[in-house]
Amino acid sequence: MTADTPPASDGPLVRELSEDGLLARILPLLPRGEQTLVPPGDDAAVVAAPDGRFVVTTDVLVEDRHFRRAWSSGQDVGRRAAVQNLADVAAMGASPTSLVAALVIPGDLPVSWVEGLARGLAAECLPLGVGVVGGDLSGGPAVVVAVTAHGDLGGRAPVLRSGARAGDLLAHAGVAGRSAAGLALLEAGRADVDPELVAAHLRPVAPVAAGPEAASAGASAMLDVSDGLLRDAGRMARASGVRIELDSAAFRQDQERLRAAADTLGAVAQRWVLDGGEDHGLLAAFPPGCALPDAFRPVGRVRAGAGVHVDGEPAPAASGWDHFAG
Ligand SMILES: Nc1ncnc2c1ncn2[C@@H]1O[C@H](COP(=O)(O)OP(=O)(O)OP(=O)(O)O)[C@@H](O)[C@H]1O
Ligand SMILES: Cc1ncc(C[n+]2csc(CCOP(=O)(O)O)c2C)c(N)n1
Ligand SMILES: [Mg+2]
Ligand SMILES: [Mg+2]
Ligand SMILES: [Mg+2]
Repeated sequence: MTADTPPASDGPLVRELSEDGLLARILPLLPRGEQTLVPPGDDAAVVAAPDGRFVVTTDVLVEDRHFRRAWSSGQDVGRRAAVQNLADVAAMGASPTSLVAALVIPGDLPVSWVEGLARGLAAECLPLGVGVVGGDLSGGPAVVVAVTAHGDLGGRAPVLRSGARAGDLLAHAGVAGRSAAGLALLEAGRADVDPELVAAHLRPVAPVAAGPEAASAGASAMLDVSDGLLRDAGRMARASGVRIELDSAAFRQDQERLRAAADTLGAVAQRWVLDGGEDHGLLAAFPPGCALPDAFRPVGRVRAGAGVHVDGEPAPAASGWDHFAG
């Protein structure tokens, strides 16, 4: 795949530059952002918060846990680090305004890989007017990318996980199962079978604009799907004190898209859809009478009770990703 560790002749290694030298390579690659009042270079950045509140969230990517350098280029990792944070801001119903990115990098990493990472952050942020306004640099034994993102609610109330109510419609925006399928292909050494699914794993596309649209449409609850549809739906059910009923037929097209990869690997496409994480789609509840924004399609219902049911049957409790539980 896209192993982009270039030969040494492609440029210096990180250990051959000073911190200031590395920053001088990265900072010009980063977008300033429309809300930025004081850009990187001081002790902290200053970002406008037009309605006096802001949303803040953080997520980390760890080499060999979230990505492999053999599979992901620096640019891929930068894009994923941005997207997983932008999706968390969107899941509150907010529009992202700025990121800061803290990097742990081994000294034998080519500088060009770090420049790729900065370009990846920029590729996701620039189109949204989001600035990358600071960060931190440290050496260490493996690459770690910790991004913190800020967002603006535009005067609307935040959309929490706890607001779903019996009678609400459940809807999803974005794709389901593609990242897990792409990862399985990479792990099996069969990226050739479906490069588009592999790309969906390496560079997930989150429906960031759909978050504020859902808030404007009156969504009662929302989260982004990072650890698997069932696991994350379970979080919404628990926080809201409701039962979530998913209709598997609503995901038939997502499942069909994975069929060839599943057949090749002897895997079950529906498990990728229900348990796979890292697609960063948005799962939201809408009270009766709300007009669904275009990005969303109905996938189930909110009922009185507890837990998650799929097609009327209770879903297994321990599906999806957990960093510590087996
Ligand atoms: N070390 C921590 N200190 C304080 N709060 C934390 C810490 N780790 C996580 N949290 C909080 O716990 C909640 C759940 O965290 P989590 O990382 O699972 O977020 P998520 O959006 O549900 O999932 P993901 O990280 O998979 O995108 C978030 O509100 C997060 O801010
Ligand atoms: C090399 C490699 N192995 C496994 C995975 C799968 N994976 C890792 S973390 C995670 C959940 C989201 O993480 P978080 O909760 O930290 O946001 C998933 C599905 C991967 N991406 N790369
Ligand atoms: Mg997190
Ligand atoms: Mg999230
Ligand atoms: Mg998680």
